[in-house]
Amino acid sequence: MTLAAENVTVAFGHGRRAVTVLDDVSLTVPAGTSLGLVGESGSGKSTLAKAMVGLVRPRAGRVLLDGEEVSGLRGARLTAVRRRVQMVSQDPYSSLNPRMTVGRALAEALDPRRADVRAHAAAVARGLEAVALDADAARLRLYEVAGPALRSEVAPGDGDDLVRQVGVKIWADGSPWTGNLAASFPYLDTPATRMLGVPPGHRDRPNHTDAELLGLSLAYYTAGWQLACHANGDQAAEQVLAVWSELLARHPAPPGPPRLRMEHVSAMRPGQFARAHALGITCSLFPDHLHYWGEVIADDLFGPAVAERWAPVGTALATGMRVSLHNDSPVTPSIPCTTSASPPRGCRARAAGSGPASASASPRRCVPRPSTPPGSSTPTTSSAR
Ligand SMILES: Nc1ncnc2c1ncn2[C@@H]1O[C@H](COP(=O)(O)OP(=O)(O)OP(=O)(O)O)[C@@H](O)[C@H]1O
Repeated sequence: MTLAAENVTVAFGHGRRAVTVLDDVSLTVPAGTSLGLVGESGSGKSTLAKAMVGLVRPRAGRVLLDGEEVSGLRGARLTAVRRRVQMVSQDPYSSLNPRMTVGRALAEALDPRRADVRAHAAAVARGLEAVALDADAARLRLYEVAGPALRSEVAPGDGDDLVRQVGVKIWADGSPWTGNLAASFPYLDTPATRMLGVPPGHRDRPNHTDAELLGLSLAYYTAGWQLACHANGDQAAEQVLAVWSELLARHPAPPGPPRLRMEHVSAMRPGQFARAHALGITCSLFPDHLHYWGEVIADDLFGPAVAERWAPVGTALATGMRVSLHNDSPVTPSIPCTTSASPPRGCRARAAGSGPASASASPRRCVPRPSTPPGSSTPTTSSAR
């Protein structure tokens, strides 16, 4: 496949305000070759690439694919060309859809119309191996693939009274709904887990090795950021507790507000909450998980014994820890847990034996009503995202 630009001219704007960005540019990229284009910032490199993939229409000149003019094509013929010629933007964060998993992004490259991860599993695994990544990386969402070298332009605390950047979020595991819960207990074998593609008896493992998680945590914690770590399953929680214990041994927490928070902790065990509290780690729970999907957790994914202990706010509070409750708007309504004037809605629904998840209600998860004696912990609300 040979791609060529022939006397391409691109201008933006009209009349006296028109600016010619490319003026009579020609180049050819023969099959199997790479071409480097060097020029100062703003000289038109990206504009030429956009013209060659049909995102910008040249005022003059032609773009040729295997000798056939493709500039000016529309409809099905343009779609056919787009399946053969694509552009990778220089900013990886705008090149990749952050909501896709790594596997889906690669499957989309193989088949842009139908990014079917399972159909392309072998090719996706080969692609990952080619860049020294484990095939398991396919199940991660792109925002979960962070490294210690990732740098932010902003300093901790930058912002204004409305929005301030204070923390960095790390994902130790994923979601129960996608087979990514890193837990000591297995998924059930049900129509739902089969539909998810989760094999019988599946137990997922944390996203990072201990060393990777420590490297990530050290990089941002020592730069002054708060850290929030998503840990849904008890195995993920175990890893975070061990790694952050090491982090705090190396860098004891200075006086002031806590800077380490574990998020979700849906299947965290009582002893783990106690260890978190002893380390000064706070927890943010998502009671609406249970309120909306308690039956799915009990019947479809993990069984009633796990559901009975899911999102154990009461267990967390019993350690003396100050917890926060969050929602995942817009997945659930943006005011999930109301205020200290009444117990969180999800918790109250479970306590009262009402609501869709009432079958798995447990008083142990319930938050004390505001009438509890002074000095006992009350929850605060926050948004985790
Ligand atoms: N849609 C647009 N409307 C008006 N001007 C534009 C548009 N897109 C690009 N330009 C201008 O065209 C010029 C070339 O931009 P382009 O992004 O192609 O440069 P570049 O060589 O890729 O730069 P860099 O190396 O910084 O990425 C710049 O002056 C830019 O401001």
